[in-house]
Amino acid sequence: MAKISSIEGRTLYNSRGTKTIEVDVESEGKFLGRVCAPSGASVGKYEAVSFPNGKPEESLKILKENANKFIGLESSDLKEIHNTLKSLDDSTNYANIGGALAFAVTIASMESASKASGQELFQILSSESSFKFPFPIGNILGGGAHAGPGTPDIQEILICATGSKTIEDAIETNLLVHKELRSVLEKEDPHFTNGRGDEGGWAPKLENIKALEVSSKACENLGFTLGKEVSLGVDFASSTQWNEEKGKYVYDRAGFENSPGEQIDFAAGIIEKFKLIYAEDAVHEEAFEDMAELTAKFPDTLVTGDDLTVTNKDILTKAIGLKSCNAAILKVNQAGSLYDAFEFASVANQNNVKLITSHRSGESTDSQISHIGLATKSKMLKVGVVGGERVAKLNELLRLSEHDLIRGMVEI
Ligand SMILES: O=C(O)[C@@H](CO)OP(=O)(O)O
Ligand SMILES: [Mg+2]
Repeated sequence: MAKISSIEGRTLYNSRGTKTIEVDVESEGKFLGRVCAPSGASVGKYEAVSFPNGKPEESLKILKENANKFIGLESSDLKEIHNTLKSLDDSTNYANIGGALAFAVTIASMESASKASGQELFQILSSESSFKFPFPIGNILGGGAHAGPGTPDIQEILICATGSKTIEDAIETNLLVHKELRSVLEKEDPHFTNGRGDEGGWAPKLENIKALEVSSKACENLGFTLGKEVSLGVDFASSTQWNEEKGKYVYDRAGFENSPGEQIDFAAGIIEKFKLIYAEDAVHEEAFEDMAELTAKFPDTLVTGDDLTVTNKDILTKAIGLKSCNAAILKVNQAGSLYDAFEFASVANQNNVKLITSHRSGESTDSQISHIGLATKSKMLKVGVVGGERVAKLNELLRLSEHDLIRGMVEI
């Protein structure tokens, strides 16, 4: 057991060059936990607010003024640290102190506690004594809010080496497909500049279906069969297309509009044609019944809520009641504190909703989410394929593969 001896923060930048905060929590004057808060570009309506009035400095001011409330607490006592944060913020969405502060303080405290105890972070986040690796899933092609004009409207085409037996092979296979896709794109378009989106996926000027076709071509060129060695996933991020006034999904770049019914057919067509293992936010964030249709239709695909469920246990409970999804994204900063995110994870795990622990498009080079994915028994870890801030999470998994307590891959 170690007590928090100091807590302080600073502003710095995420991978998109946007200002964010980093928090240092020290226990016993020497065990440092250091965490930088990420941020999203496609943000769910019901996510925690990142910073009060959008200002990282305001979160830091609050931390400075209240640092003494944390000093002396056990750094491993997640609940007490969470309660202390909540005592500073009576809103439901961290509007007063900022979800980024709750994120950074709780995870940094646990990291400090893990160092004090001489254990890995994933161990002190879980009461289990054996662990399996989640499958890494990552962006090979980007569009939507993560890439520029002319790219697909859908936000992410993802690769997951579902046939891999080891974490090393799973990571390497994803990298191979990412690389091969570059060659396919260069052949397809001699003017392709090798530009990439926010999460490291290639950002070519292609419409949605063509983008999926070239992605599956890359897999085939490597001798892989979709649904066997590798599988594709899509984050439709459909709230980006949803136009409330029109009551339609507007695909600006491809130049068409879908009614809610047409959107279900559009997504179903893609899931079938490309044998998707993973389909995220195929309809907008409030279309719980439409998601339920897809969930009923595709029991073998992870029909996943992200903007739909926003790592909020009450919203997840609603989604479970309506059978809206069989999988859900866990992004700690959508919830706010790590304690909130773990409450969400236990509702998911108790109700057979498969968890996918995920990065944000604006990331840091931290790698604690690799541990959080293990501790929450996530089926997948959505952290990208390339880019320093993405590879940091994958490299942490490779380091962890040396650990005795982690054996093999989860069953999806
Ligand atoms: O929509 C998403 O799933 C995420 C991460 O891929 O993007 P953002 O962080 O921009 O919300
Ligand atoms: Mg998403």
